[in-house]
Amino acid sequence: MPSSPLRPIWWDGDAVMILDQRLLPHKHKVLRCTTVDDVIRAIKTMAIRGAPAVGIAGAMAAALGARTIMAADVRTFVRKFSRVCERIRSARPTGNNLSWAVDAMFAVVVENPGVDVPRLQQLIREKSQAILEEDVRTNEAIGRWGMEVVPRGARILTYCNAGALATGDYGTALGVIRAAFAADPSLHVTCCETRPFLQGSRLTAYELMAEKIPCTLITDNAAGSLMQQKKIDLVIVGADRIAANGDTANKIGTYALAVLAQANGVPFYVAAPRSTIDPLLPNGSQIPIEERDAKEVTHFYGRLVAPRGMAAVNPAFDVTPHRYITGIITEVGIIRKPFTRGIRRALEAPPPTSNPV
Ligand SMILES: CSC[C@@H](O)[C@@H](O)C(=O)COP(=O)(O)O
Repeated sequence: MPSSPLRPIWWDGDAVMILDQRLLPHKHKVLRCTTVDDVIRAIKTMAIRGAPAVGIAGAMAAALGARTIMAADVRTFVRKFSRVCERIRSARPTGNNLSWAVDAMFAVVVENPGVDVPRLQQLIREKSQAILEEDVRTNEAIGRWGMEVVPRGARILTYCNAGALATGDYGTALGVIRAAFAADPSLHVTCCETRPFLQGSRLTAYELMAEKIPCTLITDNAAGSLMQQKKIDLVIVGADRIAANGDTANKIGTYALAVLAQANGVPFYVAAPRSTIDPLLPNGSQIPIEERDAKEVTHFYGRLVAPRGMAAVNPAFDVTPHRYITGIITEVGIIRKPFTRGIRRALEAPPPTSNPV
């Protein structure tokens, strides 16, 4: 399994190690988390971010919590573990992967009746590592499938950060770009800075430069003009939650990009693992949208830039209606329209082998 210097999270003994993404690219600091609350804080403050990485962090937090539960019997352990899981689930609301991972962690106790508490704690810990490793294999499969939508010499636009840092490693949208670049070094990536948290200029630009992938940074406002000038061949973004009809929540600003892409005849792809799909939501209208601190808008690196007392709203995500999406690149293939049927089939498909056919 690849292990890039930019992997965001790993176990070190009984501690969860988290690369603090708030400080990147200029400072590498690793947080040593030994309690559930340490990890929840890292998720809420976006020391770790990106839907799949948040899911992995949630799984590891569950394992940390399980280890410290004091319980005389399995029943008590399960009751306490359930409470730990619910606390972790609510750390960030929009990404589906966190709920998916917490469910997978709780399933360990459901699927192992008659097993004593120490063994359950061990199985829970092993499950968290398995979720991390599976995520990397999943992203590599997304990369292999995604290569087929990237023409030779493509000029790709991406948004926010859907790279190694946003996942266990390798990335989803950036996984496709990594795979395509390995086959065709002539491609070029434009990344948008992604106001207000700057995941594009701080993280995506950093990952692309580390991989020596030709890239250029633009302000978010410049994307439409580049498309209008025929300087972009396709857009690839990640996702936080995909409804059963293909409506996709992703970083605020994604919707605007998708509309611009359609207006300019540019294909618009979403790259995401199946754990991002929420089949219980018929469409995107009920996807919970995280509202973050207004200070992220009024301040820049802690310095007030708007007039003092200025009101601001800061929705962290938006929902792109499925009609603007050309295809959804998953680990089991590319889902095309009609998405409802394709998504159902993808969810039923067996996990990928290492060489998709
Ligand atoms: C593979 S990451 C997919 C998404 O989580 C990503 O595009 C995104 O919107 C991240 O938002 P963030 O607020 O940085 O967690």
